[in-house]
Amino acid sequence: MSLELKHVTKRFGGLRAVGDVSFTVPEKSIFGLIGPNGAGKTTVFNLITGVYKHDEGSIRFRGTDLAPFKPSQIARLGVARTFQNIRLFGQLTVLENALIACENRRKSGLGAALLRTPSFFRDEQEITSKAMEMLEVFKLDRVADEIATTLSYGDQRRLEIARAMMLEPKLLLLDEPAAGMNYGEAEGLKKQILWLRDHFGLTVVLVEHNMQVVMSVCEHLHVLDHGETLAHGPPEVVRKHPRVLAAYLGEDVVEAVESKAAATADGEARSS
Ligand SMILES: Nc1ncnc2c1ncn2[C@@H]1O[C@H](COP(=O)(O)OP(=O)(O)OP(=O)(O)O)[C@@H](O)[C@H]1O
Repeated sequence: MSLELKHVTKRFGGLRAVGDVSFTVPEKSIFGLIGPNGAGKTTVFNLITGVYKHDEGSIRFRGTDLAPFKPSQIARLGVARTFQNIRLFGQLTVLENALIACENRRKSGLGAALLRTPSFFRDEQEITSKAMEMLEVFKLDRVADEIATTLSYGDQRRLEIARAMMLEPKLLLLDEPAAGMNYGEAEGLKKQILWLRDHFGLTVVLVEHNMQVVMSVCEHLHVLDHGETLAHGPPEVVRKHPRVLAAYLGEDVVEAVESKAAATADGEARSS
């Protein structure tokens, strides 16, 4: 199992932002964490990555309890993430943004950098070619020398994923990667997520409001509402779950749809 949350609770003062949430994410799967605004999805990401500490329960990554670790240590264990609000270095180029992600992975030290030794240049070459390879995956290699903030919103989101991938994670947490993307961009993103999983044997947890993306790439879904678990299971089951429909569409809409469906069925039964 890649990730395991057991009875996780997080309170902010009187608000129970995450309440008794348990789920497991199998290795090399694509797992969707969904729910309406304020459901607690980003808080779960912040708990997994150590930004917040949970009040109750446990979070394990590949069997290791993450509670004692700081965010940087959790990243080094193999958990990378992107953020809901894009966090690129606005004054740096696309390539520099990708490179900066793995600055602490250089084998040669500061001395080598200052003296410009052969080992520094070897390192530099290796990391740059890895960054270019990752930019190619996201079709960003052609804009490698452009300032990151001049890219379209969709490209900036893809650059964030490329940057997270530079850490060579085992588990990738994507927070609303399709936000602001048009239909074509979201279709492209679906293929890229699947490719990353297959090519790198990656496990992906996706927080996403775009149901076109969620329903077609995720193998398992966990639905939160007001911090509580609402439903869990494969997309084809979860999408029909009455409590999920109610949370997304509102009780009134679901009741109206159900009574219309019942009336139609009744009418059909009478006429036959
Ligand atoms: N640092 C914090 N301090 C206080 N309350 C917080 C904090 N972070 C989140 N919350 C509250 O916790 C609840 C869950 O927020 P969270 O951002 O996890 O929801 P979400 O499901 O990611 O929502 P969205 O889809 O809108 O991003 C919300 O009521 C939010 O206001």
